[in-house]
Amino acid sequence: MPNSELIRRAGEREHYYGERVHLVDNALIQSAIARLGNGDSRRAELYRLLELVYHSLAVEALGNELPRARVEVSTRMQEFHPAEGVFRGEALDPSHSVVVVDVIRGGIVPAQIVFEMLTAVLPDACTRLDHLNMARISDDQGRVTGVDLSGSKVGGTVEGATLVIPDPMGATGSTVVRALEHYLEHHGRPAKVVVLPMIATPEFVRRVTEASELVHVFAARLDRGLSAPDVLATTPGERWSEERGLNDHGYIVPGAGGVGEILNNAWC
Ligand SMILES: O=P(O)(O)OC[C@H]1O[C@H](OP(=O)(O)OP(=O)(O)O)[C@H](O)[C@@H]1O
Ligand SMILES: O=c1cc[nH]c(=O)[nH]1
Repeated sequence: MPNSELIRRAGEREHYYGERVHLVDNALIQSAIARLGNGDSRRAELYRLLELVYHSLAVEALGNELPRARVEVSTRMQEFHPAEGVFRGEALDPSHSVVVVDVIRGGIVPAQIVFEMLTAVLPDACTRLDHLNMARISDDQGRVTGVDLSGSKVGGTVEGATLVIPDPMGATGSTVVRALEHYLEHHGRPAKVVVLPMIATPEFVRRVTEASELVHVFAARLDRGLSAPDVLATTPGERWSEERGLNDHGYIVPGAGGVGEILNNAWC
């Protein structure tokens, strides 16, 4: 039996992973991720595809998860209609702080895209970009054993803010969980944490949602390609403990390969 209700939302895939998980269901985004993961694409094309994916994911996730406020903003028409030429409606709360986390290195491009989007619509004082110098540590067999964070640059507290983590590959979840622990231990308690993987495994979804009730996940694609055929045929999360998206080296299958390595052409 699934351990949660069936979650059904417009524009999202149905699943049993719980209320704080969103699986974006959009054919254009799926085409972009499929191209991005295909070995024939040139690197210049990958950047454009990543931009496309993260613009869409951020619009969906942040438009839903960031606090709203009633705003009144003058338009050019106010000159002719002093009372009516003003936009009055709901928009993002311009007083709420949002901190975007750049998880070096796979997360560099996604974080910059999301940060620029937020700075376009929110006051400068409310947005910040932190850089977490994170690298997974592997053992002699190439198995992931931990994450190193030395040399990170965090610009202050995240108390009461929304923390946004646009790391593209949600594999084991070690990176995001370690990032979250780092903030909670040293930089305050955010109001909410919005995690934006381009591709996430069921193992990742479990690890990050269990790490904290503050976490909300918006994944552009769910990969569980190493699951048995009868498990693959079920709705995501229905047989969660039997779903497999990770190989023995902590890589996502089908996945997209080592995205950090490919984007930087640095094989380390
Ligand atoms: O969910 P996890 O298992 O923690 O893994 C995913 C991490 O790997 C990728 O990064 P990148 O290739 O830049 O870094 P790496 O050297 O740590 O693999 C990705 O962007 C994540 O940060
Ligand atoms: O499959 C994976 C796992 C970690 N990092 C990646 O880029 N890909």
